[in-house]
Amino acid sequence: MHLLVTGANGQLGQCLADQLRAQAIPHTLLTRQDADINDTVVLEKIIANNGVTAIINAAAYTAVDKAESEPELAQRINVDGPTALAKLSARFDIPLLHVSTDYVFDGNQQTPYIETDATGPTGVYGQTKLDGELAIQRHATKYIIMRTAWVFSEYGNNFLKTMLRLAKERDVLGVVADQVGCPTYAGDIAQALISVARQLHEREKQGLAEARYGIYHYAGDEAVSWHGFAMAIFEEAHQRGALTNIPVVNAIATQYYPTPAKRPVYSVLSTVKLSHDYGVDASDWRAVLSGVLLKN
Ligand SMILES: NC(=O)C1=CN([C@@H]2O[C@H](COP(=O)(O)OP(=O)(O)OC[C@H]3O[C@@H](n4cnc5c(N)ncnc54)[C@H](OP(=O)(O)O)[C@@H]3O)[C@@H](O)[C@H]2O)C=CC1
Ligand SMILES: Cc1cn([C@H]2C[C@H](O)[C@@H](COP(=O)(O)OP(=O)(O)O[C@H]3O[C@@H](C)C(=O)[C@@H](O)[C@H]3O)O2)c(=O)[nH]c1=O
Repeated sequence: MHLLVTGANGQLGQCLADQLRAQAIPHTLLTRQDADINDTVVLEKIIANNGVTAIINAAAYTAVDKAESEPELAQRINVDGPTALAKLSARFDIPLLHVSTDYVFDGNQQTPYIETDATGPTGVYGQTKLDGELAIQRHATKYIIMRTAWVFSEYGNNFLKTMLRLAKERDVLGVVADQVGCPTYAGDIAQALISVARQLHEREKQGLAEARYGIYHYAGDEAVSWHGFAMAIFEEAHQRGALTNIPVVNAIATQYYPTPAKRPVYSVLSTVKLSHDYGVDASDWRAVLSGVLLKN
């Protein structure tokens, strides 16, 4: 097995790199500087020269609000890039493991979303991620589209880091309490992707033609509002001595925190299918919080 990871400088990419090294799995890491995911010619050479057996695409345009004013760039990275990778996956007959988002849903449901539920993105980011999913389904046959949500880690930019920064700058914060989802640790997503890649590889070697490809949901095991997530972060940070004073965190309605992009009100993902097909359990995000805070 030799895994090619794109987006290696992102928060998921760095967690993948850590775990591939720790598990001594042969791999090639590509940052945007190494190779743009749209650069088919360069990627073709890398795949052939390294004997790549699967691609994990952790590259993406993830600036939800900025996407509203940069739709072309978001389209290039979230749709054209995955299209190019899907075509390479088909040409080399190797699986493509791609990561997508809970923001493909409109949020009008009141029970956890399963993989076959109707999509309906509320903003440009979600729309481009959905279009990327559709392009992969059109151009590749051996694909895993892993939708995840509310990703946090010790790396990059994420809600946890924003909250810790704001807590140092202000005594009072307002955080929306009427948007509900599942925080997910990027290290757990990395582990889930590697486990799926490994199982696909084994099944392929054994000639099991019905390898389980398709869309899968992977997210945290407990749903909360952004306000609830902020409180969990502050309480854990305070307990670990990483934060002296917990700010006052007012629970506010979405209308009092206006943003360029509309976000789904409810985007809880059911992880039952992944657990059934691959034996991968949901991310126990509360359990890993303290470890992540200690690395900050
Ligand atoms: N963050 C979240 O809360 C969530 C993320 N997801 C999905 O998970 C995946 C990983 O997200 P995350 O790790 O947070 O994302 P990041 O924004 O942290 O990382 C994305 C990486 O992609 C790289 N990249 C951007 N454009 C290109 C390109 N054209 N060619 C090659 N590389 C490129 C970026 O490079 P550079 O560093 O140079 O900018 C960056 O390192 C994405 O598919 C995202 O949509 C899903 C749900 C929630
Ligand atoms: C900073 C801040 C945000 N908020 C709100 C705004 C928004 O509704 C919510 C989350 O804010 P953020 O902008 O940090 O998170 P956002 O960029 O919307 O996070 C999303 O990123 C993409 C990539 C995904 O795929 C999603 O799953 C999700 O994780 O919290 C407050 O209410 N108060 C605050 O002080």
